[in-house]
Amino acid sequence: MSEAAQIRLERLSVGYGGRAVQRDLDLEIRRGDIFVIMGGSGCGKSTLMRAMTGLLAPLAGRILFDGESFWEASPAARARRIRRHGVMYQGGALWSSMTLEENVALPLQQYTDLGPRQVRELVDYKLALVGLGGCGALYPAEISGGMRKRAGVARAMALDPEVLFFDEPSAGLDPLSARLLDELIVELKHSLGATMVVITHDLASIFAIADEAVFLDAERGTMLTTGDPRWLREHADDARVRAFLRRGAA
Ligand SMILES: Nc1ncnc2c1ncn2[C@@H]1O[C@H](COP(=O)(O)OP(=O)(O)OP(=O)(O)O)[C@@H](O)[C@H]1O
Repeated sequence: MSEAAQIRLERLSVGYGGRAVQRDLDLEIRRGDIFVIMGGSGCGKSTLMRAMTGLLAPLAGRILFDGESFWEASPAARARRIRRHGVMYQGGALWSSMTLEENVALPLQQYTDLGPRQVRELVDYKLALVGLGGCGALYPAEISGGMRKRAGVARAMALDPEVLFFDEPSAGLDPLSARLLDELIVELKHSLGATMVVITHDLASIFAIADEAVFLDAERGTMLTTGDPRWLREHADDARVRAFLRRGAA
């Protein structure tokens, strides 16, 4: 594993009931990078993310975080590792019966010994970081989809994660809100230094945020290439990757 890599997939196969959706995935994700998992509908992006976040055991191969095998570790060690990660699910996945403040406080109350005042201060700080300062008392139903996603990001960041996973962050957002969320993701990369793994097939997002990306192909059931998507758009060996990255272009 090279020095700068924080995450590594080795001959990884993921799928359901013994049937692989994606196989033979080999790649490295550098510390502090925004790494995008891209590919058409149904190619297995979410399935790969489930394996990386601890929800679905791989069929074969390994996922290494800082050189440690995630799925070969004991369940207790895996749970400790999961606590060092944050996940923003589609739609933000907030509890609708709780205010934004209560939603963001939840992981802090669950996993730390901080007192109510410290929790409150951290929650205010995280909400301010995502541009929702002063909105803590609102309920998810009272805010826009873009704001809900931002609150989801604040909650995912509550425990100062080393790795942040985003599942289709721009899904369901109007283009302006989607671009604002992209900007937030890039800002957080610079301010937090966290490594970010983002699933998206939104081209504008891919070009705005990705340092590096992998293209998963549904037909072949494996990755076709990795690299900087701007470079891949022009130079990828595989025509499918170039076509995917040039969709809609004249
Ligand atoms: N729980 C499951 N059990 C069995 N098959 C599943 C399950 N979830 C997804 N699949 C199948 O696995 C394949 C990959 O699905 P996945 O959701 O990972 O793709 P995706 O790239 O994230 O798609 P999209 O961009 O449409 O969200 C699909 O053929 C899907 O039908």
